[in-house]
Amino acid sequence: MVEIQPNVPDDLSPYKIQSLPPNFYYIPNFLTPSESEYLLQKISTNRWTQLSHRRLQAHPSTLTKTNTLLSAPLPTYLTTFPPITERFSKIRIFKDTPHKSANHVLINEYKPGEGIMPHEDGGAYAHVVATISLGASIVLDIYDKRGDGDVENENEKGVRRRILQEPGSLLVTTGEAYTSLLHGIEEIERDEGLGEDGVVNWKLLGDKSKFEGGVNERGTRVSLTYRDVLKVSKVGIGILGRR
Ligand SMILES: O=C(O)CCC(=O)C(=O)O
Ligand SMILES: [Fe+2]
Repeated sequence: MVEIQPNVPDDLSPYKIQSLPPNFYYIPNFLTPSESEYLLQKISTNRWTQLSHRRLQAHPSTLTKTNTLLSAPLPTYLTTFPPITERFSKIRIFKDTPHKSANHVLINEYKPGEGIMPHEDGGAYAHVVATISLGASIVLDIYDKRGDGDVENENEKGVRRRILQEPGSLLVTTGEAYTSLLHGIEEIERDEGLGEDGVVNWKLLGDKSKFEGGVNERGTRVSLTYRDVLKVSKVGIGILGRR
């Protein structure tokens, strides 16, 4: 059997999502199916924090009230096996952030019908987010940020654009895409109307044939969002180390 190779490009420019003005990149098959399986299995053995519409893990830990990360290494399955840090270095996505690499990973799990309200990721992080999707495909909605930023009100959310994320894919959000847009996931059991017109990264998908009839039946989707937290306290290691 031919071993499937991951897709780790030298140059990100062919993966830029063209029909979105600011900077998003979508890379299908960034992880192979067996790497994805392995990661899902490792993640499944950790403790989750149950939220009302999804569940969550924060690695190496949750940020403090002042948005500070207590310095600690990330678990190796999130960095070296599979070699995710090395692949991020190759595509150079964190080259301009303060710590030159990701130091924090949030893992979200969404079952069919679950999602996340439109929001922005805010000031705790450098303006680069690398999102690995696992398990199942899902649509991420992107909205323009409007005047008062009242995202509770549907009408204030502005124009919606849709990014379809396949398992094993990487979505990179940088610069203006990070600062001027909101993102969210609808709490529905099926994404519909998928196609060239409705999905901004349609041309970049790894396997369009999965979305026959423009439909994606949601399954359990896990996302890993890698970020560089700006404020890091070395104290964390000291206290834990002395225990
Ligand atoms: O699951 C996703 O792709 C989005 C997660 C997210 O927006 C967040 O954790 O801030
Ligand atoms: Fe977010």
